Amino acid sequence: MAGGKTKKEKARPAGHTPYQGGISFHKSKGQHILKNPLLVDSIVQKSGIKSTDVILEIGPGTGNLTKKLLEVGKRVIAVEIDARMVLELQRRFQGTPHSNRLQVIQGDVLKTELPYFDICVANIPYQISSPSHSSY
Ligand SMILES: C[S@@+](CC[C@H](N)C(=O)[O-])C[C@H]1O[C@@H](n2cnc3c(N)ncnc32)[C@H](O)[C@@H]1O
Repeated sequence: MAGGKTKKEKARPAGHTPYQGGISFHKSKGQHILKNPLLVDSIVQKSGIKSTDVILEIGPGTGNLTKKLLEVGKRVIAVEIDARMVLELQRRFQGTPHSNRLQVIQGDVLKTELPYFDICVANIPYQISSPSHSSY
């Protein structure tokens, strides 16, 4: 079935392939990436971010929301606990026009000294509690 969609594939606007970076996600640890670009747009729109805002993003994952935040805000500080995601984020944005406005911090947001920010955005269903017992 050349070029056809399988039953499991969902329709997506052209040019909007979610970035997964070949990483396997620990769903038991709340790692679900935003795949729907309309949902990403809606979150960003409802958050009321201004072009002058420094944004703190908690748990950027592979950066699907980060990309949009960089488009609308002044700077993004992304705090991510999983080293694999941090590496993927750095790979993804390195050499892009956004790279000098993105600061990636690896660590547990609850234990990290945070720089100044204007607004905080997070897509973390339940894993925000300090996962000292987990294998991050
Ligand atoms: C639901 S995923 C969201 C990924 C991305 N924001 C998106 O919407 O596609 C949650 C992310 O938060 C990270 N995370 C979980 N607990 C955290 C913590 N305490 N501090 C920082 N990051 C955390 C996970 O590793 C994961 O990448």
